[in-house]
Amino acid sequence: MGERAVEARGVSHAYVPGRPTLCDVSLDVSPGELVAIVGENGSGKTTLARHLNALAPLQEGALRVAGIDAADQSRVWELRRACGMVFQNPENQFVSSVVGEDVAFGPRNFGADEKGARDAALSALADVGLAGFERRDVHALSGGQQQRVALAGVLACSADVIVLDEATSMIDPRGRDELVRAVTRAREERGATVIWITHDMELAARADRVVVMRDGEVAADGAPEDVLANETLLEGAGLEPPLVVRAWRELEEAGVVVGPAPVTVEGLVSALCD
Ligand SMILES: Nc1ncnc2c1ncn2[C@@H]1O[C@H](COP(=O)(O)OP(=O)(O)OP(=O)(O)O)[C@@H](O)[C@H]1O
Repeated sequence: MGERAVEARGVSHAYVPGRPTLCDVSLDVSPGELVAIVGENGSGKTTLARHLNALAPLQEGALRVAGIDAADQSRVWELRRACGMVFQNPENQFVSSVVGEDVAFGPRNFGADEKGARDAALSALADVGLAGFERRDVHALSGGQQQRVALAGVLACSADVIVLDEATSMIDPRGRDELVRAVTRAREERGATVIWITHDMELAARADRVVVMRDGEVAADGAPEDVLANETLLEGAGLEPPLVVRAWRELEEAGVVVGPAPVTVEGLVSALCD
């Protein structure tokens, strides 16, 4: 994919006329990038995500995802294959109550034969740490396991762009690590682009870029070290900096450290030890 994975220009949207939920959003994401989108409740993150695979119709502006014009009705299914979503409540996403069937649905729907769809499903389930779960009832799984099944469904379709919307909200630390690993593998092995909508600032700190949404607008878009160490910006958007930044400020006040705040534990260790 030579062109940008996501190219949004002046996207605006209102569920209720006169009450905009997205205002003039412009965003570029390069193939293979991991972009975290943060913002307080109601800032428009999910609405933006829903535009990326045409779940929300484009009202104003221009949007291309994986080279496909999101306004082109004739390419909606192509777009949904290219851009897969994992939502906060994946239960609503499942088409079959049997895990393996659900994960195989996408590839089968997009033209794979029985064996191809089954192999893709088994491989994707292994990728998310759910090997052996293919006969399980999806509704009998925990919320975190369900999110991983939903991710497997996206991986099985070889989506170019993976959008996770609060997908770690119901996951325990081990499940979260498995999700992060599966997403990392998809990036490394297939060059997948990942857009991760999250309230987890520690997760955002590990992204290539962080986009801050505020009242439907992009309030900031930059490297994690620039965005997440800017307390004024974050406070204005109703957010708190990562714990590492808060710890750094305390150390700064105590005269122990000077210089720009690191945003990850690894950054903190190297700032203290190097
Ligand atoms: N289907 C809908 N009809 C009307 N208003 C909606 C609808 N969906 C969302 N909204 C409103 O649009 C605004 C943005 O919502 P959105 O879900 O995009 O925010 P968000 O940043 O994802 O929030 P959260 O962090 O709570 O998931 C909110 O004010 C919300 O109430």
